[in-house]
Amino acid sequence: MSAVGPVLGVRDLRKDYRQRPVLRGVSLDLYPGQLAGIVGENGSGKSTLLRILAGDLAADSGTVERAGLLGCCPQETVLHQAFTVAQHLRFFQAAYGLSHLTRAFELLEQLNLSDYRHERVAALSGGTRQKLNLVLALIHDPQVLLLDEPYQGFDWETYLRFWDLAGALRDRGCAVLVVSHLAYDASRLDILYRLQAGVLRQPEQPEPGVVAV
Ligand SMILES: Nc1ncnc2c1ncn2[C@@H]1O[C@H](COP(=O)(O)OP(=O)(O)OP(=O)(O)O)[C@@H](O)[C@H]1O
Repeated sequence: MSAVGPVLGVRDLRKDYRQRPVLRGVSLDLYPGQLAGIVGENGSGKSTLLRILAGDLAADSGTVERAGLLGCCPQETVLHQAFTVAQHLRFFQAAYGLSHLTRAFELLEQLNLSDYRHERVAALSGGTRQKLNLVLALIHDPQVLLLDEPYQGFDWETYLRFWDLAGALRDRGCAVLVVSHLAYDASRLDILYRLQAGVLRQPEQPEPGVVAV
């Protein structure tokens, strides 16, 4: 696959909720410059897996090894209604210890968000909030990026922009993992997994085109 080692190495993750198994032995390697997807039905455990990978939730057993800066776009937006887009950027700039917001402004442009800089989140549409949620996961230029349903609420043009951005991040050497219950255009991905019955399965021969879940 790659001469470089994985930036995310996951071995035999298991997680039960009240004795009900959700993850039954998930293993995965993610490499720099790899764009990977995980699809699975509602309730199959995708968010549980992503939260464990992000260090937000403890697994019952198994290991997660990560190298490099992490960026994470959770399913629930991490926004405050009363703050503007620009205030969110400054808040995350301080949290990440960034000296400037050049990359953030570049991302706003790419997602057509620049005109909303001085709008409060309360006044933004759902899709626009999701764009901001995505930008906040990216402004510190992470090496590993975990995206949970990142394009929910996006219109078609923004959906396409999202995939352009994901491809550009891959080309910068970022390892990108996109999780969704929706069908994927599998041809955009380097690798596609299906989370089913608590384990990741790799389709034997990924077909180009849309893969239905
Ligand atoms: N805190 C919790 N306590 C108990 N059960 C939980 C908890 N969180 C999730 N579950 C259950 O674990 C299973 C997996 O949930 P999870 O949110 O990981 O699935 P998902 O694949 O992300 O679903 P969706 O596509 O609907 O977002 C579901 O049956 C859910 O009800």
